[in-house]
Amino acid sequence: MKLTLKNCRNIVKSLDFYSQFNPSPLSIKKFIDFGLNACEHQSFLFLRNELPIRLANIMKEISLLPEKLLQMPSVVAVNEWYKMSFQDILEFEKQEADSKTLYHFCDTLVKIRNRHSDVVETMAQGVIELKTSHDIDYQTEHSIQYFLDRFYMSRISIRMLINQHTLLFGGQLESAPGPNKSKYIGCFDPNCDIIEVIKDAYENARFLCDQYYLASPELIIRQFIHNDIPHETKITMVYVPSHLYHMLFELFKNAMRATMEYHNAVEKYPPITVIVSKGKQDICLKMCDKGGGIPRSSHDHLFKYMYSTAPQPSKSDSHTVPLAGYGYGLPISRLYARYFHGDLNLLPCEGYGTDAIIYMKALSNEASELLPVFNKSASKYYRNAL
Ligand SMILES: O=C(O)CCCOc1c(F)cc(-c2c(C(=O)NCc3ccc(C(=O)O)cc3)noc2-c2cc(Cl)c(O)cc2O)cc1F
Repeated sequence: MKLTLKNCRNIVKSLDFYSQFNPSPLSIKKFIDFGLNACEHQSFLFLRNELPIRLANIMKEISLLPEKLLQMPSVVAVNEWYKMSFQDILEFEKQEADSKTLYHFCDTLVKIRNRHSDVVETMAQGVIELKTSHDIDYQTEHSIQYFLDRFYMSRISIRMLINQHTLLFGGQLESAPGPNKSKYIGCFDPNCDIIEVIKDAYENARFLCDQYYLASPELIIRQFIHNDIPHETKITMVYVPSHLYHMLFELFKNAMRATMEYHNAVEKYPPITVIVSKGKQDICLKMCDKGGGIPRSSHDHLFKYMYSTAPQPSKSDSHTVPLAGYGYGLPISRLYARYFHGDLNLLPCEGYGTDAIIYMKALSNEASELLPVFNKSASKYYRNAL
C-alpha cells in the first residue's frame, strides 16, 4: 500500500493505539501446548493483535532515536520496512477469518519475513554510517547499545511468532528437511539432542578453521546430570535447535580463532572442551579453550555493536578471515540465550584461555520470552542521551 498522507495519519493513530499495550510473552511450554493442537483460526486471531503490538512497541522506540541516526540511509530503509509491515498486518484487523483470509495472512507473514531478512546487516551499516559522519560520545554509544539490544530482541520474537504460524499452517510440513523434523513443533524440537547440536556447530566451525589455518583444535565433550537422574541419560530439552546452533557456532569460531592465533605453528593445538550439565533449573553449556584469553578490561567490548562494527567482510574476497563476521555474533548470540530467560557469559583468563557459558532454562514453563516493552521513560533516556 502506498504511504499517502492519509495512510501516514492512520499509521500514527494505530501506532499510538497498539503501543499502549504490552507484548504478551509466551513460554516454550505454551508454544508446544498450542502447537500440539494447533488451530489456525486461533493463531490468526492472536497474531493479528500481538504482531501489531510488538511492531508498534519497537517502532515507537525507533521514533525516539535522534534525527542524526534516523536520517542515516540504512536506518531510513529499516524504518520504512517496519511501517510497511505494520500496515500489512493492520489490513487483517477487521477481516473475517475465512479460509481465503487465513491463506492471505500466511502469505503476508512470509512477505514480511522476507522483507526484513537483512535488517541486522542494514542496521549495522546504519551504525557505520553514523560513526563515519558524526563523533560518537560514550553516552551516545551506550544508548545505541541499549536500543539495539532491545531492537534485535524484538526482531527475534516477531520472527519466532511468524515462523511458528507459517511452519504450522503454511503447508511446508511435508517438505520439512533434515532428520526426524516431523517431530518438530514449528521450529521447536521437543527432544533437542544438545550434544548433536554441539557436534554439528563444531564440525562447521572446524571446516572454516581448517580452510584458513589448515588445522583446528579437537573437541572434547563431557556431560554431567544432577544425581537424581542416571548419569548416562542423554541430555535433551525442548528448544529451538537453530538458536542453540547459532550461539554454539559463534562461540566455536571465537574459541578456534583464539586457539590458533595463540598457539601458532605448534604441532598439536589444545582441544576445546564443552561441559554439558543439567540441573533442576538450568541446563549449562560451558565451552573452555586455551586460547590465551583477553584482558578483563576488554571483555565488554566483545558485546558492543559500535566497537566491533568492523568494515563489512567482502563476500568476494576469499582471503577474508572466515571466522570474522560483522562483529555482531556475540551480542546477538547473547540475545538468543536471553530470549527464553537464559544467558550467555564470558569468563576470560588472560594468559590462559576463555570459558564461555550458555545458560538455558531446564523447565519449559520457566523458559518464557523476554520481550522489550516500550516505556515512556525511554523517551527521556533517548532524547537526553543522544
Ligand atoms: O568479527 C567477528 O564477528 C568475531 C569477533 C570476535 O573476535 C574475537 C575472537 F574470535 C576471539 C577472541 C579471543 C581472544 C583473543 O583474541 N586474544 C588476543 C587478545 C589479546 C589482547 C586484547 C586486548 O588487549 O584487547 C584482545 C585480544 N582470546 O580469547 C578470545 C575468545 C573470545 C570469545 Cl568471545 C570466545 O567465546 C572465546 C575466546 O577464546 C577475541 C575476539 F575479538
